Amino acid sequence: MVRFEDVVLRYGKGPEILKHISLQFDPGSYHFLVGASGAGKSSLLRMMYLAQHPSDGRVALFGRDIAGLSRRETALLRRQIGVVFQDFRLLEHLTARENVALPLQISGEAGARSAKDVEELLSWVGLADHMDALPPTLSGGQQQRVAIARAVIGRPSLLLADEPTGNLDDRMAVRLLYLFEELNKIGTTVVIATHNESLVQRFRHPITRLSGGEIDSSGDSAAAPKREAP
Ligand SMILES: Nc1ncnc2c1ncn2[C@@H]1O[C@H](COP(=O)(O)OP(=O)(O)OP(=O)(O)O)[C@@H](O)[C@H]1O
Repeated sequence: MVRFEDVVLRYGKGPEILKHISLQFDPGSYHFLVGASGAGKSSLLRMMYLAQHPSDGRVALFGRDIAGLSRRETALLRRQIGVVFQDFRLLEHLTARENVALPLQISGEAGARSAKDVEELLSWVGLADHMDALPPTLSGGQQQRVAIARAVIGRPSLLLADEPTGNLDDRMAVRLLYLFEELNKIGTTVVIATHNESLVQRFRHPITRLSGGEIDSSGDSAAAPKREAP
C-alpha cells in the first residue's frame, strides 16, 4: 500500500529533513508514526498523500511509483486517500454537514442515503447539535472532529491522520481511535502520526519511530529490512 525506498527529503536547498527512509505499510495494516515535534512526521505523511515528492529515493502508493503519475492519475489516487490534516483545512463557508459530505459529492455518491450517513457520523463524533454550524463558530476540538468525519466518510483505502487527537480530551481521543479501528477492520490501511505516546500504547499496532529525520529501528517499527551489503 505504502512503500518508501531510501527516501530523502529536503525543502528547497535546505538540510535533509528525512534521511534515507525505507518502510513498508501493507494493505489493511494499522500503523502509528511517532516522533517529537519537528521529527518529520508531517513531511512523511505529505509524501503519502501526494502533496510532496521525495528529493531522492522512491515512494510507491497502491503499487505505483508516484514519480511517474499524470495529474489525472494523481487525482484518482487521491480519491482513495482520506486525510486528517493537522490544521483541519475545513472550508469555512460550508457547514459541518457540507464539509463532511464533500468527498461523497466529489466521488458522485451524494444522495439521500449518504446524507443520512453524514448525519449518523457527525452524531457519532458528538456533533449532533452542530451539523449546520460554520467551522469558525466551532471549537478546535469540534473542528477536528468534523475533519475526521470528512476523512472517513468515503471509507478510503488509505487513511492518513496527522495528530488527529491533538485538540481532543482523552475520552474523545480514544473514541475516535476506535472509529479508525472500525474502518481498519473493513479494510482501510490506517497511518496515524502523533506524539501522544500514552494514546499509542493503548492500542496494539506497529509503531514507526522517527527521530531527527530517521527511523529509529531500535523499537518496534515497520522499517523495511535493510538490504544486505554485497
Ligand atoms: N515547507 C517547509 N519548508 C521548510 N522546512 C519545512 C517545511 N515543512 C517542514 N519543514 C521543516 O521540516 C522539519 C520537520 O517538520 P514536520 O512538520 O515534518 O515535523 P513533525 O514531526 O510533523 O512536527 P510536529 O509534530 O510539530 O507537527 C522541521 O524542522 C520543519 O521546520
